This record gives sequence, C-alpha cells and structure tokens, in this order.
Amino acid sequence: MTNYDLIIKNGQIVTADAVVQGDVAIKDGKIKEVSVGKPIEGSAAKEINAEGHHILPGLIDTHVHFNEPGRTEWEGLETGSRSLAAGGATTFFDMPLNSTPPTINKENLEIKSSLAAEKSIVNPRFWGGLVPENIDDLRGLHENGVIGFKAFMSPSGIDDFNNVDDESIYKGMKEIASLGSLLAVHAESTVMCDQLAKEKISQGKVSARDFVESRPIISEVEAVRRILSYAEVTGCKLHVVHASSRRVVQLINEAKESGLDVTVETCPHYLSLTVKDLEEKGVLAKCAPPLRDEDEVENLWAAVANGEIDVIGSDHSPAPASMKEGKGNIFEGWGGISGAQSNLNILLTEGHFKRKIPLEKIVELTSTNPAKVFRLENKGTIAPDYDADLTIVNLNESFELKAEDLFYRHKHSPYVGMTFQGKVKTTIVGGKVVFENGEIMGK
Ligand SMILES: NC(=O)NC(NC(N)=O)C(=O)[O-]
Ligand SMILES: [Zn+2]
Ligand SMILES: [Zn+2]
Repeated sequence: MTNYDLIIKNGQIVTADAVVQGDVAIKDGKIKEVSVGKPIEGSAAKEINAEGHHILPGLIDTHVHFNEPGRTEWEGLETGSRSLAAGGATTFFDMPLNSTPPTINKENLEIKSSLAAEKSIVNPRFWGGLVPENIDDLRGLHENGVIGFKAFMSPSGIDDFNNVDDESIYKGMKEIASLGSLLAVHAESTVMCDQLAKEKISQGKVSARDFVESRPIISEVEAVRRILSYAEVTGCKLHVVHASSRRVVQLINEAKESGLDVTVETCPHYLSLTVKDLEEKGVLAKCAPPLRDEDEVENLWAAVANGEIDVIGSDHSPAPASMKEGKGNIFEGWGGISGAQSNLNILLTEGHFKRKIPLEKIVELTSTNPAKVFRLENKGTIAPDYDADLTIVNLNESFELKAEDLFYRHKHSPYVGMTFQGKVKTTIVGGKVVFENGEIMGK
C-alpha cells in the first residue's frame, strides 16, 4: 500500500533556519512529513532520489510583469510561468501594469485571474494597481484577493497606468490602510528624473552613463522619504520595490526602527550587473531605477548579509527583442530586465558561492519572507502541513546560460552567456513535478 504521492529521499533540506539531510513526504499537494536522520517509512507512487542535491522551498517571485491579457506578444502567463518553474520558482505576484486592461478594478482582475488559472503552471497571485482614477475600486480588488496595491511615483512608461501625485498617494494610502492591505511603490522623483533627462537629451548626452545620471540615487531617496511621510500620516503598510542602493535600504531600515510598518525589495540585477554592463549590453540591460556602479553592488550585498533587505523579486519586465536593441541612445528603448528564470542562479553564484551568503539567507529572502510579508498561508518553508512547493537544485553543477535555455517568449536576457554555479533539476508545485531536467512537465 502506498501512503504518499511522492517521497523525496536523502536531500539537503534548506529552510531559513538550517540545512539538514533528510526525506520529504508529500500527499494531496501538502508536505506530510519531514524526516531528518532516518528514512521516511512507507511508500509512494513516485520517489525522487535527491542524494547530493539541495531541496529548497520554491521561490516566491514578488515582482513580475507577465503582460497578459493584452500584451501577450511581449510575454504571457504560459511562457512566464514556465520560465519561473525552470528557475525554481513556484509562486509569482504579477504586477498590475503592462497587461491591458491593467489590474485597476475587480473586473480586470477577474479577466487576468481566469487566464492564469488556465495557463500558469505555478501558483499565480496578483497586485492591484493604485492610480489617481481608481480609489473607489481598491475595495473590490482587495476583496477579490490582491496581494496588495502597486503605485508609481514617476511615469510608468505605460499609457493606461498613470503615476500617482501626492494627493492620490494620500487618499489611496488612507483607503488601503482602512482595508488592512499594503502599498508597494516604485519610488523615483518625477521632477528630478524628468528635468535631468530633458537636460541630458537637449545636450545630446544619451550614453549609458548619461541615462544613469538622469535617474540618480537621490531621486529614489527623495521619493522614499516622501512616501515614508505619507505612510506615517496614513498608517498604511508600505513596501518599496526594486531599491537599487544601500542608501535607500538604510532609509527604510531607519523608518522601520522608528516603528513604521515598511519593507524593502531589491532585485538580482542590482546585485549582479553594473553601469559597465549597461554600457556593454545597451538597452538589453536598461531598467529603472538604473543599474549602479560596482561599489553599490557590494554595498547591497552587505545589506543582504546584514538582514536589511526583506525580499528579493526579479522585476521581470520583458519586451520583444526589437525594443531591447541598440547601444546608442539609451533613453530610447524599453526599460525592463528579462530575468525571472535566473533569480536563484544569480543569488547562488553571486551570493552564496562568491560572497559566502548562507543558503538559509537566500531561502529567507526568496521564499520565507515573501510568504510572511504578504501573508501567504502554508507557504515559504519545508515543514508538515505546508504546501508542497519545492525546488531541487544541484549545487555541484555549473552551466553557461544559453538563449535557447530560456522559456521566455523572447529568448533574450542580459544574463545570457554567464556561467552559473548551481542548477535547478526539479520544480514541484502542489506536489506535482512541473519541471524536470530541462523540460516542462506541466500542462
Ligand atoms: N512598466 C514596467 O514594467 N516598469 C518596470 N520597469 C523597470 N523596472 O525598468 C518597473 O517595475 O518599473
Ligand atoms: Zn517599478
Ligand atoms: Zn516592475
């Protein structure tokens, strides 16, 4: 008689607290038993021998733009979710913009969530948008299960998703606070970015360095200071996405210490790429806030090691290759990095192997904390009664990322050509293997 659906044997089980050798038994989509030191008794319909491999809770990618419905020629829920599975992620939070219609009311949310139920091979969750026009729609979005709300303090680059002014920040945050939800912000100063860009462009200064200088760290600092003030006055829980420097992170940590309910995300690209990559790769490595210099990368890793960062999300914001080409005028071309498949690879290679960041820390930032901060029940660790969302990784295997290995709709990424240490072998969502040895097994 079989008492489990799946037993994973003899792996190094990684949680935010420890790495221990053991077995994991799964039934009905849940982890039923974790056994350390002695084998799990009983049998299963399927067994995976994880000897020499590490078993991690599946990554929860807090920040992706999958662009469905309406802009599926850029990505889509099927290709996006396959890329995540290949990269060891089992849950994503899709941003409200770049899909058309944007997720700014419950009707639009319903369109997106039914498409995801049909097409995604990992667990989908959604951000609602806060735009100046939709304060009255926030309740409906909240009641229909959004993770929280996302607003842009500077232009989003998308016509149907307006950035918020201070008045709509105030009104929106008051409403979000009363709902008991939270606001995520893209924090850059509109005035600084606009003025600096105008000056640069009018002088014909359009290089990678010029683009970076047009979106300086102080512009993030200004916007973060302002949004922290509104968090204080409204009592709204705040989450600052894609912080590009430790200065921004420290500002948020000071606010945390003073009692504000605020968290911060950074992304793998700020931990692995620099202005030099933007110079070499051109628009392919363009994003906002922009890549910074080498010392900022090291400072951000110090912040990771020091527990100053809450979560790491990819900010996967893909576009067709034609919009990511060119090295001449960096101001032209789509801002957004295609990176969702490489999150774990970057954190393992650049973090664990190069800078001695413990595996426990990587799990904490990519899975345990996202589950905690965004209140996902039964996710984010490996323990009985938790969802069987797992990824099995061979840390002894290294590989060079090739464009054809990418599951994105458009097979380009600034990470192509890099050599990574640690390869995702198997990804399991709700007890089902969705990715194994380079192939998608799901629907
Ligand atoms: N419209 C976008 O996808 N924007 C994104 N673009 C980046 N990060 O360059 C973002 O999150 O700001
Ligand atoms: Zn953003
Ligand atoms: Zn984004």
